[in-house]
Amino acid sequence: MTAPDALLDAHLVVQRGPFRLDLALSAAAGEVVALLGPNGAGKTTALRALAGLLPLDGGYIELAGQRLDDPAARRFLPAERRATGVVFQDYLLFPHLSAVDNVAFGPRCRGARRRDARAQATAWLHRVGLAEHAHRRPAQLSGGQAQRVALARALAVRPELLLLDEPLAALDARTRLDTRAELHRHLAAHSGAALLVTHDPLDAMVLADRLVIVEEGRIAQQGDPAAVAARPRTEYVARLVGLNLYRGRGAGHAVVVADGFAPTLAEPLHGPAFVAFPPAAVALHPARPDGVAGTCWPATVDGIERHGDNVRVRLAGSVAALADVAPDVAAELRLHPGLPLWASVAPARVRAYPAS
Ligand SMILES: Nc1ncnc2c1ncn2[C@@H]1O[C@H](COP(=O)(O)OP(=O)(O)OP(=O)(O)O)[C@@H](O)[C@H]1O
Repeated sequence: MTAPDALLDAHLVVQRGPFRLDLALSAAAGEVVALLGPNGAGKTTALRALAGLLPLDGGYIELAGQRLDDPAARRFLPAERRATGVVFQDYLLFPHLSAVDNVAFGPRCRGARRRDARAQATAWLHRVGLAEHAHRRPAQLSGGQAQRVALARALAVRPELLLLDEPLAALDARTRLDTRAELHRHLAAHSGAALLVTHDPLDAMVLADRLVIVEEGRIAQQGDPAAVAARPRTEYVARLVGLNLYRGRGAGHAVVVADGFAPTLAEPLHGPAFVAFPPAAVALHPARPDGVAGTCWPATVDGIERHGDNVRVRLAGSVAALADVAPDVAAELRLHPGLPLWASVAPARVRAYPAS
């Protein structure tokens, strides 16, 4: 569905061997949309199609009222004629050019005179806090600085659509933290739309107004970060936001997930439903506990690892789950792979919502 005020309105259809991307995407002016998905989901393919580096096989791309790609109408505008700016994962700066010449490249390509292009580039470098490094070449810049040059280069063409491909992936943890905060500031100041491709849920949650989760070339789920985190609809999203997720069937005031596991609900629910709860809501017991009918199930320990101050236990069985328990509880239960035990979940921590 396209919002009436969409700056970007696209339906991307790209066939790459057996892989097919089929994605309807829109973005409003000032909106930051994150494309999030597992390896091979089609995120980079989507970004390359929008940038004009890969022609569509079907569908269309319209940006600010201009058709950029429309195979049915035999229309394809090449990358340099699109109002898009791209920050690539490894920045792709020209190694033989200084930072200022890298940034001036875009305006130059779009017809600006040399002096004007340099003046614009200098202003952009100033905005990203790199004025004093304007004459350095990429090899003389740190990762974080190179990232800022790449961002300045993308913004210098005043794009209607800013495309960012894993813009923080190449940075170490500390630089990433600072650069994320800075990127957030620049995205907020950007008047056009922005599309961010990322694997990292934190980058997506912090930087984006809306998440579009792509799996196997299609949209699996979308919404604002809080809504997606609260109600995951796929296994991938559930793992991303750290929840156990199951499909069940609402039967009034209970949702049946598996034989014997049917948490009760305050609000009635009917038909296909999702059930989600955090690993910290799961308790482990050496024997079947009393008084937890419907919210306990037999399981086998499948794996154990440290998780912050707790121990994360992977449980196999009819209700596969992750459980986080305190180290003293783990020791008391003598947890080890293969150990049979019982798991239960606190009913108040269970969320259930319609699956259709
Ligand atoms: N040049 C190519 N030729 C044929 N198929 C390709 C090509 N590049 C990518 N693919 C296929 O297209 C699909 C989507 O790849 P894409 O790189 O868009 O995924 P992605 O979501 O960006 O993954 P990642 O997170 O690993 O970068 C994959 O199945 C991939 O094998």
